[in-house]
Amino acid sequence: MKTCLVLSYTIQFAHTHATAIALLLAFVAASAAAAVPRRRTYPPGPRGLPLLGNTFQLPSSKHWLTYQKWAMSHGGVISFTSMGERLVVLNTARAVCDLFESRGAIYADRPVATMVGELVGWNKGLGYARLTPETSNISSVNELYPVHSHARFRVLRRLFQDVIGPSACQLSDHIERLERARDDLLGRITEKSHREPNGCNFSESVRQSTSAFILLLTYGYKVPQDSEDDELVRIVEDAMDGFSRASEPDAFLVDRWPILRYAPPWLPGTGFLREASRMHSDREKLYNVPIELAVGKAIPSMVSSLLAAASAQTIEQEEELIKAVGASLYSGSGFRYFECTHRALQTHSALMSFLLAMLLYPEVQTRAQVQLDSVLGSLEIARPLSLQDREHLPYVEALVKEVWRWNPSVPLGMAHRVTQDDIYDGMLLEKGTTVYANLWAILHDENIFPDPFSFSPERYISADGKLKQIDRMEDPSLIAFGFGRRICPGLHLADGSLFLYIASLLQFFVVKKALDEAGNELEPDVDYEGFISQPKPFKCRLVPRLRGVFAI
Ligand code: HEM
Repeated sequence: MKTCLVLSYTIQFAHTHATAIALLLAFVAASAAAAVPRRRTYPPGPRGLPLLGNTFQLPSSKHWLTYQKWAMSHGGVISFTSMGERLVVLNTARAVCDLFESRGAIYADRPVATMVGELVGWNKGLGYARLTPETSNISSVNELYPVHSHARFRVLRRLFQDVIGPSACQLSDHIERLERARDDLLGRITEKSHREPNGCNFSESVRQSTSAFILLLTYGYKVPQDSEDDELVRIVEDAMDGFSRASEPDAFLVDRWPILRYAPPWLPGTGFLREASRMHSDREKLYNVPIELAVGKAIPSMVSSLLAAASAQTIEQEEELIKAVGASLYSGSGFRYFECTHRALQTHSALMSFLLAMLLYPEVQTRAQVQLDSVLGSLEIARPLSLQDREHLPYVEALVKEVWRWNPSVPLGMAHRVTQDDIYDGMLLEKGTTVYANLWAILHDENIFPDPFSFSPERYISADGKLKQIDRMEDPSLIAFGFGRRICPGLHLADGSLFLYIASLLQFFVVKKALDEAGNELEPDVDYEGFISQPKPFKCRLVPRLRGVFAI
């Protein structure tokens, strides 16, 4: 309408007939162009098959390597289709910052996860929390927090911030718990080394220790020696088993065709409904039972401090949220006390990568130990390390950054969902599209990290031995935890604990290759597996640097 008015106005005032005709033709051409639906310019990607798209070009594991290869031919932002669904992968720090950080609101949602989120009920917690538009003005804790609401998401993030945000991680209670967890790890490792002096796989000791720490942190609960029969460990294990199994990509058809959730249970092929109901009740148990254990406990915990801060009028609503935060701490950190085939743990994976790196780069280990001894004293008179020493140990700090970079535990982050059509560099990211940040590709970008496959803490150290000033897009101890509004809320906890574990292990042990029966050193297998990427099982020795001293 507006265009027509402008046109008639222009014709009236055109000086010549010819000009009017030219303008008319231009208008007709422009209208015709507008009438033809414009081709949508999705981000580029590999050419797929008609109807099937790229489904059969996708690898069965280590997807991040394939995405990085495609990005080399098509550019940093790529798209492709899998089983009819369009996916977008961001392979550069610039693109992830531009979208997840600068346009955060559009990228803060998670895709629907029918099995794990809707049926098993993990969407009550943080990781799978959806963000549909707010329907009511929920602004105070006097209101209920429906599962699908911005308000619930915001409150959960705030509670996480209260218990494991940067300030909470500086508190003496928190540091004490971390140091206790460190001592527990060193104790388990010492014991295992005594039993198998020629070398062993330390994965179990690391897994149990890091998981026991999460129980201590959340409920103030100390795992007893005989953990096999422990009721709480069992409850958490069962719930986490369901969580891991239900979140496996493509394990359940209902994730592909959500309509199946309404199928009658007698229909063949609907066994997943029974599975979902069992997992649901395991999750409910995890929500309800441990909170009762934490109440009135002498050891302060995350749950007890949140309960103490809740006001009497709102305790019912807040208790529900506190249960969700407790359970999300497990799912987020990946609690697994017993052997698990479904899923690895992030901190566990980072520690195993560290041990592997020390086997392959002994000179890095020696340099870190020289710095530790110079700050803490030589071993005969050394004191145990504390987190306050961190700022005096730039090389160890750089080593931790390199562990985050070399084998990031969550190489593709978690899926984000676009909440409205968005144009980026002329490319359309359509509402509803699932977007991943390829953190692995960013951390192996040779323009930022030259020679990216070498393990080299030196890349963060300046000529005077201090840490270089680096910005957010070059800092693996930030990049490895994702970007934007869904950035990992466990970042400060994970980074602090990894520092303490690594520095303390180096203070008291030398990591050496395992020996065969003839006393020859065995080369470790250097490979990774899993969506939470961890090194394939390998053996090593942790040899005390001075007899007796490591028993702190
Ligand atoms: C090695 C350690 C860890 C790494 C590398 C890691 C990494 C990540 C990444 C990449 C994400 C996805 C961010 C995104 O969507 O863009 C994430 C989410 C999350 N992480 Fe971690 N994480 C670690 C440890 C932890 C710990 C110790 C906790 C809790 C105690 C935790 C709790 C969570 C939660 C709750 C989310 C979901 C946040 C949300 O959806 O808003 N993580 N983490």
